[in-house]
Amino acid sequence: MANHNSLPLPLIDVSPFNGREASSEAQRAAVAEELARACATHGAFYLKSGEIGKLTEDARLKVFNAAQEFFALPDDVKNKIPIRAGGFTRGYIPIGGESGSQAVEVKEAFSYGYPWPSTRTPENSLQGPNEWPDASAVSPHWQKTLEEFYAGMVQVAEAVTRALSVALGMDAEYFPSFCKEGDTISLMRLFHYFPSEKADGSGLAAAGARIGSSAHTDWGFLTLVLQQEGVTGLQVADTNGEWIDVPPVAGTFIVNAGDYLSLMTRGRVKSPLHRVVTSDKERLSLVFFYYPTYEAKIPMMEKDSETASRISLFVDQSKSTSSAEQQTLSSAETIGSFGEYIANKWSQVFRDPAGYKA
Ligand SMILES: O=C(O)CCC(=O)C(=O)O
Ligand SMILES: [Fe+2]
Repeated sequence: MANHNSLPLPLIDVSPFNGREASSEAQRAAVAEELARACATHGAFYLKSGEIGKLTEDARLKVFNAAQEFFALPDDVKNKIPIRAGGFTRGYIPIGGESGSQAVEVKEAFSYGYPWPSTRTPENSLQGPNEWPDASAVSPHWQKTLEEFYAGMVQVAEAVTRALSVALGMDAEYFPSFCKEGDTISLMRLFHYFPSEKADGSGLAAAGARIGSSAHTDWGFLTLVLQQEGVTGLQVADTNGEWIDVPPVAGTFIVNAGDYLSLMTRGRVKSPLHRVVTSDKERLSLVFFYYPTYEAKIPMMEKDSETASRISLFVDQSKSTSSAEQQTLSSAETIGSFGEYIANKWSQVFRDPAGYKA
């Protein structure tokens, strides 16, 4: 077995929580214990998911190729499907089109989600049809590859929510019961970070103000990141506030918790501060934001004096620092449904119309 002692984050295999696999109580309990520790310390971990969602190495490679194919399309094809302002984010985001801060993030992205039929009326502001590029511009199975990837990632995320429920002392179906229709509002985002060299020529920002993704915490529930092999860029703030590289490891995802999960668990799960730095290599990443059902109101967990002090959400996203600011729990008590909370967050994203060439 490979020695993973040198990994910056723990490696957790959630396959015992795949509904179809026979696994013992003892196996599940051991996984839950590791997960509870990872949630409390880093709020992030490497995830091994085995056969869940049929996300084999071959399937992953196909998705990276599909992402590469999309980003290589001419600008006019990509700019035909610009992401719209507001909470519903589907389509293309050019360089400078979106930022978590005033810094220019040297990346482009494509965002899609659940295959919502155009004939069905959305039930909330986060549901609706995807915006795909012209079918004639991409290879025949391009869209299907991405749709299968989405469905597979939903299954992996479901296994994580089962494991997480047990890790927090609940029944395995506790979190899944709040996530039944979460797949209809979850988001997949394909990112293409430009190498520093290209960024230098962009004239978009001074060198010091450029970053792949500004320091931030994710707002939602669970984020699963698949990084392109051989390219490091993602960094997580360690418990002492130092940035640590989280390099890609074959056959794994990075999972990090979001603010909502941290709030609802009163900090038993940490929402880690992270960022993406650019290098001389270009980088692709596939980032899945898994959300609970729009209407879900997950009750806040009981107070636990030991863990309550650990809550640390990064409030001011415009400061590129690794020190998190405290968010008071009283603000969390007023959170309505998950959907209202997250739609409000998305609607505040800084979108620079000048980033759009269309
Ligand atoms: O590209 C990555 O590795 C992570 C991006 C990220 O943190 C985000 O989009 O929230
Ligand atoms: Fe993030």
